[in-house]
Amino acid sequence: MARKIGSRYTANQILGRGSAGTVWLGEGPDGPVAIKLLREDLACDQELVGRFVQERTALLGLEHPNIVTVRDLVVDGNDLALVMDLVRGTDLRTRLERERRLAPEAAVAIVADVADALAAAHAAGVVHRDVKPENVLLDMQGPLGPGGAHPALLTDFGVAKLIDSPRRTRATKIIGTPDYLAPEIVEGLPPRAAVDIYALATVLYELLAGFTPFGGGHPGAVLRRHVTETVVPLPGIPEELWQLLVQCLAKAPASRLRASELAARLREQLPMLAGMPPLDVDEPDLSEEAAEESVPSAPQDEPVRRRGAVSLVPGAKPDSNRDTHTSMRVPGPDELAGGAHGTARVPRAPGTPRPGSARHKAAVRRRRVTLGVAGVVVAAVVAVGAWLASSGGDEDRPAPATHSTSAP
Ligand SMILES: Nc1ncnc2c1ncn2[C@@H]1O[C@H](COP(=O)(O)OP(=O)(O)OP(=O)(O)O)[C@@H](O)[C@H]1O
Repeated sequence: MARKIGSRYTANQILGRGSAGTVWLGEGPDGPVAIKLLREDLACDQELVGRFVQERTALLGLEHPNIVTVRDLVVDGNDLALVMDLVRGTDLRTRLERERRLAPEAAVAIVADVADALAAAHAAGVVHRDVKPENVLLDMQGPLGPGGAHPALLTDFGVAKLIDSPRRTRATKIIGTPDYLAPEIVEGLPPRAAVDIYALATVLYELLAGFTPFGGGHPGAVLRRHVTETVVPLPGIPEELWQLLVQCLAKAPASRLRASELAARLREQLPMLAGMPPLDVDEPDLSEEAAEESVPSAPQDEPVRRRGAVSLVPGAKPDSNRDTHTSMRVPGPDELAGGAHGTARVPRAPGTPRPGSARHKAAVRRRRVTLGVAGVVVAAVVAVGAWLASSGGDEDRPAPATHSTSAP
């Protein structure tokens, strides 16, 4: 099972898989490492290998306690690998799937760590471009912070940029994960630091709510919502925290906070969030129309998925079962203008069942029975009224129509 990577590293055991490759637990001259071995078709791409080498200095230069440091880049035959610090723990997606929603204190502490990581990267001129829970690792061996949160480290720096070569994506294509894409990317502008802030605010919303503000349904619909819809408030969220989220989810990149300011403002709020339970927000209604809605020219062969995503690179099949990236055409202005009705998901009131669920079907059946009984009562009242009117002898008044409303 073990395999040599270059002359200095051995990959021993698979830790996980993503759309760009497989991450291995490995051994290097200085001890254990994580080795991200890029997919063979990427490794065979000469242009990508060139960029890989070009990006070397920027990638290797990023050192910060909240960044998973890239120690080495290996180009060896058909192998293209990033050698990283090994983080013993889990990723934030796994934690979120397990807990569904995080207590605000823990969520804010984790996001503040990631904001610190972004502040360091942005200061070095590096934009991450793919901030999402999958790329935040929680170091279970690190000290416990506010809300019992372990230190959070941002990983996968530069990978989106490496793969986003002009030939692979062309000027009109978008690379990224639909739920976290800033509106200016959807509109075809070059990604600057503010796209990371938007993505991180989306992650914070997701940690608090259990769902992203504009996700759900076809990737085309998700992209359009980023541009046209406003974020729906979360019930019970402290006002100051909400204002921070709204500011960082602003459509105009210049209105968003910078990473260092975001980290500081989040940390200021930690004391007042101490002990607060997770927000009581239920999964939002996602009508079938919204789920089926699509930007008209989006690729027809892409299936509609709960978390809109296709592979990072056209033709690639991620071997992880998580949906991650999309690569699709930048929608035109007409498509972005969208229909008359918004599709942003409104959080359901706590206790309201999700459409299609067993609870929802039972509620529909109960409503039908209630309506049926009500229909019979209405019919009886109308009939009695008609009888009274006709027997009342008022000759000038037309006899009331006697129709009954029956339940469906
Ligand atoms: N430095 C690391 N130390 C320990 N585990 C890691 C490290 N980097 C990645 N992993 C684990 O390897 C798995 C795959 O990571 P990878 O970055 O390839 O995929 P991803 O981010 O989930 O998806 P994608 O590449 O499609 O964005 C993840 O589950 C992650 O927890």
